[in-house]
Amino acid sequence: MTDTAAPRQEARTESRARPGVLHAVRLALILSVVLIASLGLEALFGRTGERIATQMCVSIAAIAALAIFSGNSGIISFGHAAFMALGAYTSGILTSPAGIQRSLLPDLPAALAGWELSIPMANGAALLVGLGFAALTGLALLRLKDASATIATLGILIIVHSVLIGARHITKGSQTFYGLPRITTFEVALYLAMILVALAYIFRESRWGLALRAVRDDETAAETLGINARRARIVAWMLSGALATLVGAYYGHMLGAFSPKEFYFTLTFSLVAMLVIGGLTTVSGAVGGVLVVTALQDSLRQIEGGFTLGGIEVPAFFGVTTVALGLLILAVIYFRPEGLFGNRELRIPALERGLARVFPAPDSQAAPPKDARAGDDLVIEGLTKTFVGLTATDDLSFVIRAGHVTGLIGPNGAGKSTLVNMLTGQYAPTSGSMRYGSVDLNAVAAHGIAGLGIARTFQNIRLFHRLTVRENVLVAAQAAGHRGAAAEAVALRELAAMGLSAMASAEASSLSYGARRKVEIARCLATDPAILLLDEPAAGMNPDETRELGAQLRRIAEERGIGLLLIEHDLEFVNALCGHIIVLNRGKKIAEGTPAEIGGHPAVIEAYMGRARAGRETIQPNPREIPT
Ligand SMILES: Nc1ncnc2c1ncn2[C@@H]1O[C@H](COP(=O)(O)OP(=O)(O)OP(=O)(O)O)[C@@H](O)[C@H]1O
Repeated sequence: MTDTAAPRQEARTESRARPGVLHAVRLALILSVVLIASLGLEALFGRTGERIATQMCVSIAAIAALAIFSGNSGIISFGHAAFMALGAYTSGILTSPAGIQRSLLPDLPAALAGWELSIPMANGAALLVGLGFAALTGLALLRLKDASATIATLGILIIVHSVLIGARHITKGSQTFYGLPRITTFEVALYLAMILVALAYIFRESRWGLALRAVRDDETAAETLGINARRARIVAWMLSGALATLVGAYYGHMLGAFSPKEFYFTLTFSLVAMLVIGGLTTVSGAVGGVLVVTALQDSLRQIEGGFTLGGIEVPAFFGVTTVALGLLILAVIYFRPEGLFGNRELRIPALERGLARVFPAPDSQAAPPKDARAGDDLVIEGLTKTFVGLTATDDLSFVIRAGHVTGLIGPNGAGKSTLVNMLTGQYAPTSGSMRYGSVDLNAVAAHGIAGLGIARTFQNIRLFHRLTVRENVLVAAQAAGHRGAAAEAVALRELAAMGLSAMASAEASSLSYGARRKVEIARCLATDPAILLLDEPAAGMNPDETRELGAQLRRIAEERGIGLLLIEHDLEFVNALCGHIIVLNRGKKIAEGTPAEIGGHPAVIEAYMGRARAGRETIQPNPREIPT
């Protein structure tokens, strides 16, 4: 293939509706499901149906709050029942009538007694309490990630439960707390569910949600785009915790009376079951999980106390609901790890095709061309990295020049990737300096490097595999400060630059190896880099793909003035693109110069071919033909 492939790809660019229109329609679909299920239950089963529907709507609201954190970060939280408890007790104390409060909590501290606030005021106060508690716990908790963060959320649940039992004069300990006005009717619960689902969806599709989903898929790659992973997690935790507290307040006003056990393992287990069964990663999955689990729980509760079928008495089997839920979770994890509703939001493809005709998204041609960017040289002096027992880079000094294509070659284990990992903050150098203009890179956090104009790809491709190709690039554009339609335009422009427009809606994990490498490059370009570090970009590509990549890289370097550092084992490819080549061997720089100088350099030949052939051979003297 030659560079004529790019226009062909353009011609096949898939038509999409404007993102705002698509999101509005998808959200409307999810809300319709909530509405139909709730109204249907209420209409079909009378008062029992109304009770179940109210409970279901509160569950949907709770799960939507939980999904804001767990769905986007991938960290399952066992702590959200604790937030709900906080909401129920706070609102309960602030709204309970003075008479009831005096007999229920005679020793209540004066500061908490006698408020008798209106429900909206009390629930608003609960929301603020939840926000404060989330901020407090988030700062400590979200240094952790994955399973350790999940365990820490379990700690929060246990601590809050113990405090609720211990603080008898405020909560009545393990005894029933009563007297809350039961204002959470079916209608109130339905509104609450709809609002929370909308918020969860809006957050998921916001730049915060997208950034957090990128962190979930690959934290290291996200940081190299300029995303502060910890901050993204804390924002989601605080919003999610505060909203769970609000839902807890309404839950309290649904129950009217409760004790700490209502907010402990049983509630936690059902919330997590709903999220895992429906699917952790989407709002549709969260809502679907509630519907499935509610249907299961309510059907099984009918038989839990025993029943008679055709004259045969079936004995009571207490706990059957929990056992069935446990089995369902195991089955889902085994057969469908992404949950019953998968990784995609609810959609109707035919409807979306129609919308694409009526509200077409601006195509990539409309995206503004990228101007050439003048960068600084990247100056490396005496850079050394030692691992125990091994010096990976040894006193390296050279300059990666702005606006030029520099090659970095060397046999396996020469220290090339280690160098890039130091430049982009993944490894701290043992000694030496790296300066970009006047900035000491050693003093910049990994997520701050991209903001300076330095981007990188990875030797082992690191895409956000559950995001679409478009989202992979969009998240980078947003991390670089572009917003809304401007970010979309940048993403489309970079997809077009790498010939990927036709694949914009595909999930990244479904692409071929070569296409994935190109998405990584497009993602880097969206951060508007001045220096781009490419770690074996052609590895795994066939000769046609390699030639096409070479043409694309040459065009990008020439048109945009980006300085490229090209690490490659394909020396023909390097010779064809690079005016200057640096050679490493066993962590040391052994040569640098033009391709012709490097090709005949004895130390280079020895490093590649062994001592015996040095002096008799040259390395790949003829540059590969790469179309311009
Ligand atoms: N995190 C690490 N811990 C320990 N050793 C490491 C680490 N990263 C790299 N090394 C070692 O440092 C040396 C240089 O590795 P590096 O990956 O930088 O080489 P490379 O030139 O990129 O090799 P290749 O071309 O095979 O990718 C190797 O011996 C490698 O095993």
